Amino acid sequence: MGPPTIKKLAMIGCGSMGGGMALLFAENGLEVSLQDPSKEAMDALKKSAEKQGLGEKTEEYTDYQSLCASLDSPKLIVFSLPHGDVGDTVLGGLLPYLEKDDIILDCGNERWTNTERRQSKCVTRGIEYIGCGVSGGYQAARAGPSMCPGGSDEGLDTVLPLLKKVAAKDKEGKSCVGKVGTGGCGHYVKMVHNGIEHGMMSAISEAWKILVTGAGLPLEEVGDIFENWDQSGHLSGTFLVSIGASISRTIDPSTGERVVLTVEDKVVQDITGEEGTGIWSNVEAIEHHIPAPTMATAHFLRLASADRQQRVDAQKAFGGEISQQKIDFKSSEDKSEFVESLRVAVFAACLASYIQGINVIERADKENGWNVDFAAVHQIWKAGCIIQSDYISELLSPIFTLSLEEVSSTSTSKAHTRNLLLQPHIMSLLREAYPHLRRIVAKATEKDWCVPALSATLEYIKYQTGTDLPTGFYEAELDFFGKHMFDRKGAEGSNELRTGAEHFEWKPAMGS
Ligand SMILES: NC(=O)C1=CN([C@@H]2O[C@H](COP(=O)(O)OP(=O)(O)OC[C@H]3O[C@@H](n4cnc5c(N)ncnc54)[C@H](OP(=O)(O)O)[C@@H]3O)[C@@H](O)[C@H]2O)C=CC1
Ligand SMILES: O=C(CO)[C@H](O)[C@H](O)COP(=O)(O)O
Repeated sequence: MGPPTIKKLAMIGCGSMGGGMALLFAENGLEVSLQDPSKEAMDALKKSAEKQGLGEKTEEYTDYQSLCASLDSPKLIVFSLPHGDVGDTVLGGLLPYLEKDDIILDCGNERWTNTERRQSKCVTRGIEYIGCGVSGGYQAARAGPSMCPGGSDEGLDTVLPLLKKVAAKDKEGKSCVGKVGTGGCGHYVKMVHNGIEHGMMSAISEAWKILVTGAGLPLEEVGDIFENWDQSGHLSGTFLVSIGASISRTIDPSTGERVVLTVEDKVVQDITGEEGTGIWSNVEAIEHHIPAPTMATAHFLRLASADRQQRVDAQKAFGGEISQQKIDFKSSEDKSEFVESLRVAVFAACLASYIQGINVIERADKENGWNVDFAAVHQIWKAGCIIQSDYISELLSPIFTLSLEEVSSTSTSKAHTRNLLLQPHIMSLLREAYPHLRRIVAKATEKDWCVPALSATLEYIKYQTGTDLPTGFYEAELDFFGKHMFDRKGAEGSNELRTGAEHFEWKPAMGS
């Protein structure tokens, strides 16, 4: 007997994402029971459902007992809730009405450790708890998002036919969903997706600012540049670039203003706690000893940006603003070459964000034993999600879809790894991009433009491929004051990740 067919489900949390997904499920023939304490969210959803002819397929329930009673067995209950305690409270309220084989599909950006804690709680009752990261924003929630589920095989087998039906489709019509692996890895991979997203978004925003304010190009022209970047070459099919073109061009019909020029320069959601994925993905990178400077620097820019008043006060204390100077072009060729370098530099930062994020997933997978299916992740990131990039997806294809044995036969190190830093076809692109990135960072530095993700990527490439780093002197200082040991240059085993074999008595310890 195959997995049961799901004909009804409940959506708990009917805001931007949950509301859109509720309508998507209803449109796909399901009866959807709704619950959300926000009258505003519920009224808006009911109105949209009526307008779209889905009123009959959706019904609001205000208590868990009647909500659960409205479903068939096994019950499928979808969460689209803020992360943290809310999910625990809702799960606690539902548990008395849940039975063996019922499924919770948590589609929020939940922290993977919370997911695994809830999985342990549910498993004792035979209830499946699937952590399913969802990407693409509220438009995709309604039209078909990219979906990243992780959990037990039984639970995944039951929900997958439904998810395949509603998820985003790639150019070949294949659904952007798959069984990612066990435990909390669905939420983990989605969390890292957001870390990558932050690195990419920072680099793209830095480039946008240079074009608009630095070079003083009209927004219409910047929209055209972004559209060109999205159409072919290294940034082709990059969602964040394509929306950058629309954002540059959009005019508010009621005021005639370019909307983007009215937007204050602060990103607050890490600090207000609305979202946690940026914080967690960087913490994970550090805890797993993965250098992820493009992701991390993007995060620090967001953190610094959030408290605008502090920046205003710091500027006063600093003695005034650092005056960013105009970038002038000597000729139209000079301008075209600069814009081309900027395009390649942004690509390098996007690719570096992917490298860093994938390295975090690979390391965490090994440590947690989730058995992440990288081919599924590749498919999930193909369309519908925010980090979607056709060009990068092609580059990842052999690394994600081959077995580790096959990957090792193509990588320089012959190691069984998906570490993109060891893949010649990836690294040769970073090598080609390097002079462009250096040109942009040098120009931005000379003119005082703010390029944290781009410059962090430049340094990343330097230190990840360097074999004569300043850390020789660093290591000497450590040994001088702390007797932390070092390896002698060229000594046997000195390339190994191990505590150094030698100490030099730089200054003997003596009483005063
Ligand atoms: N927005 C986006 O682009 C994306 C968001 N996500 C994730 O999806 C989840 C939902 O996000 P989003 O839709 O944007 O957020 P919203 O705030 O729009 O929706 C969340 C809804 O959950 C409701 N809620 C709070 N507590 C409960 C409860 N106990 N029972 C039922 N409903 C409750 C909220 O009501 P109230 O307002 O009254 O608290 C709100 O209406 C989050 O985890 C988010 O990180 C994932 C991908 C994209
Ligand atoms: O998950 C998402 C996209 O993938 C959501 O849009 C999320 O709200 C983005 O927030 P943050 O930038 O803080 O991760």
